Amino acid sequence: MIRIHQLTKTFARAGRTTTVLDRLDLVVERGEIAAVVGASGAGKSTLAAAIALLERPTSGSVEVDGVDLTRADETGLRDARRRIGTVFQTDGLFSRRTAAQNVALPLEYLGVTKADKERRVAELLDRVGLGDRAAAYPHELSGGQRQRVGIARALALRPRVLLADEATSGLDPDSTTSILRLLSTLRDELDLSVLLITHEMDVVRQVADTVARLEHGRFTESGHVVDLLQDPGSRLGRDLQPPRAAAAPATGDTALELVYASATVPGDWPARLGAELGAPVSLLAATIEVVDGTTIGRATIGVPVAARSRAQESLGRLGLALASPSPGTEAAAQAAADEPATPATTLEPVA
Ligand SMILES: Nc1ncnc2c1ncn2[C@@H]1O[C@H](COP(=O)(O)OP(=O)(O)OP(=O)(O)O)[C@@H](O)[C@H]1O
Repeated sequence: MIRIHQLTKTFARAGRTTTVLDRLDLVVERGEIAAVVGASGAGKSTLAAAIALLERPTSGSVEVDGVDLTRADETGLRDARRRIGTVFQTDGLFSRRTAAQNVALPLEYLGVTKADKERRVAELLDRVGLGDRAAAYPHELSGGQRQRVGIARALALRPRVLLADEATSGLDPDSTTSILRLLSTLRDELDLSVLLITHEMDVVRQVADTVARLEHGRFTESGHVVDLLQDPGSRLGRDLQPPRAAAAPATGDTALELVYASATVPGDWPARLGAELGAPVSLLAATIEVVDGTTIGRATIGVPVAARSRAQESLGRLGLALASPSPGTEAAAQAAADEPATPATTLEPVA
């Protein structure tokens, strides 16, 4: 388990102190994949560096299985670092070393015997699916394969925590999916705590159990990914969804943005909603997918303006809820145009 407690990092520049990480608290349980998301400049790299003990925090602690790594002195730092395996965006492999030699590097620092080293390297490369590429040099491997070598190297010293900082940025979608599957398998097999630092919301939906949003050095929203996706009032839940442009509602219709607020939304809900309202319901946009075994969805529908006030109750019965429309979407513009006295963002979610 990794526990970050009141982690703070300030930088002094030109006589001014800037607080980049501001009293952050985060717990990643064993066997959990947690993600930290944030816009550029939010402090993600600084957080990764503080957790990987590459930067000393100004205050606060980073504990792995109850041991505060930030209290290690210079000599204890190498031992402390062993508890956290790190994978960064740039794979950081040595170009003149083969995959096997790269994975062996941390073991060489540790001075393990040649036989033990060879056995462990073979086992690690097998684990990441590269048992047959041990002799390949980095330039002979794809980006995804190089990241796999990086992951194998990160696991060499049997860390309890794996920190992946933008580890899939720059990879194509297939390689990203396969790296995420690998991380998920490693989490299961090795009971690791995995912390993903990323700006890719797809990555979070695909693999993370929990997510926290870092903004200006503070965590502003956090929770279980599925809970956030089902929460019609959650800004992070909305941002985790793929962006989609809705078709314009027909004349006389109003656009409503809906969230699957429960796991039991019937597949034929548009027809059922239409029957309940006694009015046609047109689907203007929808994304429906399964996240962690739960069907998650967001949709924009068009209903006659006269049916709008009746819709909320029917939606609730179907396990759906009205969401705050994303600013700038056609749905938002339409909703604002329909009801100028009631800003769309104040729509009450159905309990
Ligand atoms: N060594 C430093 N000295 C002064 N300021 C720094 C230092 N390192 C980072 N910062 C500042 O801290 C803030 C957060 O930077 P950081 O690189 O952690 O953000 P980020 O979320 O990783 O952004 P990106 O996604 O663009 O990499 C920025 O305003 C940056 O200028």
